[in-house]
Amino acid sequence: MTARNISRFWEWGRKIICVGRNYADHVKELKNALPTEPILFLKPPSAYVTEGSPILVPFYSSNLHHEVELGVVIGKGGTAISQSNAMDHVAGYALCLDMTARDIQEDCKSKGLPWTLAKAFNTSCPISEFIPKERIPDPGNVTLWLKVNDQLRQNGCTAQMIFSIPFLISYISKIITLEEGDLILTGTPKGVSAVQEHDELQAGIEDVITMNFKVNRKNQ
Ligand SMILES: O=C([O-])CC(=O)C(=O)O
Ligand SMILES: [Mg+2]
Repeated sequence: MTARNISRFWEWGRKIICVGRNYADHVKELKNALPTEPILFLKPPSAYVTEGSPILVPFYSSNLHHEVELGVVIGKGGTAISQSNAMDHVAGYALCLDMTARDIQEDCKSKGLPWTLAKAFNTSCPISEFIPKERIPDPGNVTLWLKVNDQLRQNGCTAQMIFSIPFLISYISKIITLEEGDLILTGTPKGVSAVQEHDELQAGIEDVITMNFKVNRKNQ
């Protein structure tokens, strides 16, 4: 058997751990309270979709939102990783979308129910190709952007994160052991908005990477 290649980490069936409300401007636009600790939720590996395949609107939602996020790919697993060692556990990055059925999420929030239907459906995690660590020397200070049909909707810098990447790796690994191939979505800046069938999404990280996805409505 040949060694697995981290550049296809999404095929490994590992965890996708998402951080919510990590940018104050996005917390404000959705009228949420600023968190005092990271807010975590999960997506299953079946949520992954790569370029060339469409994002599918879940049949039960009529308000699917894009959230552009920096994804951190774990290269070396660990439990209770210290903040000072955290970056040694990173293999690289991926540009990610945390696709969110906002109508369902609002309903779940009002009923005190978990966000699974809003966040974890098939194709809820579009990702770019793997970005080796060296290509983003300072992940705490890069600009992420997203356009819908050529219109700029999101443009935010990771320097605005409330909880830094080393803090998140340390915090998460005390609760959930991190493994090689896991992905951490670090939260979205402001500008989230609805997408429709046939929309074309383009997103990028400065001059490092861009990615393109089409939206299709899922058949019932
Ligand atoms: O659904 C939300 O607004 C929480 C979230 O994922 C984020 O802030 O990135
Ligand atoms: Mg998000």
